Amino acid sequence: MDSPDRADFLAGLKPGGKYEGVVGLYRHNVSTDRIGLFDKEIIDALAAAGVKWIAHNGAGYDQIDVLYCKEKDIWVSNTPGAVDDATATTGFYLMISALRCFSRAERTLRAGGWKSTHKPGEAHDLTGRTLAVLGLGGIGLRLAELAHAFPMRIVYHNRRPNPDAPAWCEYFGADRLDEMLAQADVLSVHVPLKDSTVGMVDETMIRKLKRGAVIVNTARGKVIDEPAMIRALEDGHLGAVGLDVFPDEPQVNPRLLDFPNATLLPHMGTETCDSQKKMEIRALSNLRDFLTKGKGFDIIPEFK
Ligand SMILES: O=CC(=O)O
Repeated sequence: MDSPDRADFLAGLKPGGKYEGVVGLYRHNVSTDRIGLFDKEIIDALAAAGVKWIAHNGAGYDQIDVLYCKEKDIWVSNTPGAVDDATATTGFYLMISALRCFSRAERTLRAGGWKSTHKPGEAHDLTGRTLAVLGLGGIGLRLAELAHAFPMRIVYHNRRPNPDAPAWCEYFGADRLDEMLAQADVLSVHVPLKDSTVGMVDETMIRKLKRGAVIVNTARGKVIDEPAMIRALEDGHLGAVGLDVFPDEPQVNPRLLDFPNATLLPHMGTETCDSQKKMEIRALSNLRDFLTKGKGFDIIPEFK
């Protein structure tokens, strides 16, 4: 955290450098601004310095080449669970705003107007509508619980059924994915970003949603084919979107800013003091357990 740039970080890992003797490290996504991604160059330097554990503070660890870490015998932990409430409520806010057209209404009010841009025919209650969760892990499940209270109908798609899913969450496997999409009023994206999920929500998937459906994304921007999503907003196939994440953060495609039916947030998913505290404690506990017991408990699935 005290390295101003990548060169300083790499120099610090060399023999006699300021990080000599480090065996485990705590990592936060904000370090990317100065040090860059944890790619092969960084991982080679960490391995040469003798680092054995990266305690990543975050649920998503797509900024770390974890398969290369595995090759180099550097373990990686993340902070599952700690982010669930804050990220699920972010998704919930985006879903309500999208369905009720609240973002457009607020922009009109701030511009000195009142209800001139509001079209009641385009605004919908949540009650009775179907929420499709793409990737029912901790965050998706928390969102499902919140939405179920309205009540919304909850359906989900995972590669395999989640054993923690309550009976009121209907599972749709790969063979029934199209069926699920056709029923969804809202598709909320919760899959991690990996090679296999880049562009997963593509033109074909978007077009299988019913006309007027809403997409919410609190996972990672690259999971959605952004040009395909924009085309669907342009021709009205999508009724609205609620986005907390973008493919090239902190850049936001200016085209998205033009849509009155897009609620946009600057990656606020875990931006609460409660969540940040839980995440820090969880990441540091993993590091402590590695140092005292040889292993942290939140080892990422790739290592299991
Ligand atoms: O985006 C936030 C996280 O991955 O924890």
